[in-house]
Amino acid sequence: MSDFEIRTLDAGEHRAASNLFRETVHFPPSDDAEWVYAARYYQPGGALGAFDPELIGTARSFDAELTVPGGTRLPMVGVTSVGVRPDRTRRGVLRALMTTQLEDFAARGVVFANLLASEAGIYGRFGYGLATRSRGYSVDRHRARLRPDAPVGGELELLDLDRALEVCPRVYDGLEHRPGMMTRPEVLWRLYETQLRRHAAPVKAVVHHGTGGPDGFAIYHVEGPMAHPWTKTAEVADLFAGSATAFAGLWRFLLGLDLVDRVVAESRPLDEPVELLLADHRSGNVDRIEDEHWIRLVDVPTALGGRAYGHAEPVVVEVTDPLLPANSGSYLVTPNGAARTDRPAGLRMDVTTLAMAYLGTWRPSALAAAGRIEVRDPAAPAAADVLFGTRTAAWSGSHF
Ligand SMILES: CC(=O)SCCNC(=O)CCNC(=O)[C@H](O)C(C)(C)COP(=O)(O)OP(=O)(O)OC[C@H]1O[C@@H](n2cnc3c(N)ncnc32)[C@H](O)[C@@H]1OP(=O)(O)O
Repeated sequence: MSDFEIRTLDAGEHRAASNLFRETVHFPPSDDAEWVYAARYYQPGGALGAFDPELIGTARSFDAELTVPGGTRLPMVGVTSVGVRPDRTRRGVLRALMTTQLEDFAARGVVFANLLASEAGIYGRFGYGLATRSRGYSVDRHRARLRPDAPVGGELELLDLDRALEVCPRVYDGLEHRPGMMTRPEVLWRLYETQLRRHAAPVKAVVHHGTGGPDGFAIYHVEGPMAHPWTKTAEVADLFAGSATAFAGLWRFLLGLDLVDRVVAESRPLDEPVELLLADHRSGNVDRIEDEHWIRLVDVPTALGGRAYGHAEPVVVEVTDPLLPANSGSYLVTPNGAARTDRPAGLRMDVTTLAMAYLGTWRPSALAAAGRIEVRDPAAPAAADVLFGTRTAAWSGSHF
């Protein structure tokens, strides 16, 4: 390791850290107008810097809660804005930042760390496993018609961006969260505000009001020329629905926007049934399937003990975690919960692989077939598939 020091940044250093991170991902620095919003995206005390003595690397985190299978919300941190100056890479700066973060998270009682990875090869070595996936979906608006039996009801209200930033966070907080969804702290909404204000086209929100009050919203903007041939695309930045009526109502609204050819919704849940609403399901298309959140089980006993499980024979899972060795050991996973055990293991895996199975995204039998889980008991993979399986696909929908 070279000579450098890692320490927490004070607020006066956040802009330099932001500029450094943006340089590492080949973005220009924020201008003064954008920094007014972007500065508020830094949680006080949540940014680290590496110095040699200049600032050469940075990583940031903010506090939130993650919904696990069964609906419990447990403490998590979102890890973001990780970058090392291009002339100081591959000398251990990221490793030092990651290690410092993880030790701090463990000491603070954080259960999960989540991130979105710029490259798939970076974070597995630090115990982060790909735990949610998403799909990009688009609909040809001219061809699309909702089926006559698509749910109808409620009222829609159109908001401009300022009002949306007041209303949508409250609606989001009131919705039931599927596994993988996180609470959205103020700092995260500030990030979205920064991103949404960059669009030249007006950003709008439509809120669905059901019988019990607001139960869904979509935030969107329409991009395309203001002249012939008016080829315009509605890009959906956010869409959450707490009922079938809200879901159908929001899509009915989007597909009814005049002068729009395509409605594009990126990073949607894999099991979101948009095509089932359409009379001709080929008017919609899955454009891509992508990585979404990588999660790190910082506190394995609390994470395993905090989620619900399916009904199958119990399985003993042995976990190895070289970076946070307190997590290493065997856990008895049953339909009623999970706890440490000294019984012999049926499955052995590292903490990265456990993260991939934890929210139900990857079946243990598939991970075993790929060589990522060592099988000691031949009956264990099938039982673990049921224990770790979830009714809905894990998905976050919150990106940072
Ligand atoms: C959550 C987010 O913010 S995602 C954004 C991440 N940032 C970027 O992609 C910006 C551009 N890249 C960078 O800034 C840097 O190259 C980083 C942050 C990815 C890596 O920083 P470095 O200081 O070079 O990493 P460091 O030297 O500590 O390497 C640690 C390990 O990761 C490996 N590694 C580093 N970068 C990569 C990579 N891009 N792909 C695969 N492996 C990598 C190293 O080989 C090393 O492996 P080892 O432990 O087996 O020896």
